[in-house]
Amino acid sequence: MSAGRTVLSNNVSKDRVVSKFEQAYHADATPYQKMNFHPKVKSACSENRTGTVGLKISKAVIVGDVSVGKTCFVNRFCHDVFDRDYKATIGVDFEVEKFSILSTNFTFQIWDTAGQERFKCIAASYYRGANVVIVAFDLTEEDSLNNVDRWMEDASENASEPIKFLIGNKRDLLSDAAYEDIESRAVDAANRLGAEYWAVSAKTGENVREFFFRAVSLTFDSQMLKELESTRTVSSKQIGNDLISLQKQNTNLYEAQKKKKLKCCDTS
Ligand SMILES: Nc1nc2c(ncn2[C@@H]2O[C@H](COP(=O)(O)OP(=O)(O)OP(=O)(O)O)[C@@H](O)[C@H]2O)c(=O)[nH]1
Ligand SMILES: [Mg+2]
Repeated sequence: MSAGRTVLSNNVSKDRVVSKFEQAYHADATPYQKMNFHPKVKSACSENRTGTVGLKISKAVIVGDVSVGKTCFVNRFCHDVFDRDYKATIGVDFEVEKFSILSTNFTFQIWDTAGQERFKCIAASYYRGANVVIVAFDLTEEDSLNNVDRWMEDASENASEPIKFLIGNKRDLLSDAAYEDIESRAVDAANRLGAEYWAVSAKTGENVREFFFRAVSLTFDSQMLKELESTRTVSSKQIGNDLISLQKQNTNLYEAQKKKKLKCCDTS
């Protein structure tokens, strides 16, 4: 967490409070059509029934070619800084952001991986169990867009039904006309990958906060729903088991009564 942030009593920074569901950047480039938190999630949060719900943690990995701006993008969000000098990520870096979503504490881990081929093995060992996969490319480098399929395939392989994003970074370097040209290709790529597309700039901060709030809202909603559903299944299973044992008890009682009666008859 950056120094100087106002921290609330629940240990969450004031600018990490999520009360509205951030919308997609491009309506035609998202598989996630929900416009709001699920009613079940909302009511569980408002009635404070989330105490038993999981660890309330989400793991995100960001992957993509060398120098597309992954580290700058993460640093813009987590520390509100931008570094013009390129410093290659060695293996993997890690950030933790604490959110308060609908008044529920939620931890978002961000694993920033290296794009350099020689670190691929180390970086790939951190993909496992990711809830969110972010594939980044450089809007000014066509090759980096051509490689997004491979990155998505590798990163999603061992993830658990992740929420997928495609991020085009360095928007500040393009005129509107030049951007429009690449946008249609980016939208096609996002739809092909089943990912939601965002154009951002780590340098100016354009859409960075909006993106992270969107990502965290989607993963929170989907994880909470899954957990609420599994708690319900467990309790209905438990009720089922209780009923069976009650029936068994009744049968045993009936058998005992029968035996008792028989004994009575025998003695008479
Ligand atoms: N103009 C501009 N430059 C950017 C932006 N984001 C990153 N850069 C520059 O791009 C270069 C690479 O940025 P990094 O964030 O280190 O790239 P990376 O994807 O983490 O690279 P690896 O760690 O090697 O995979 C740096 O010189 C940054 O200053 C941006 O939004 N706009
Ligand atoms: Mg990096």
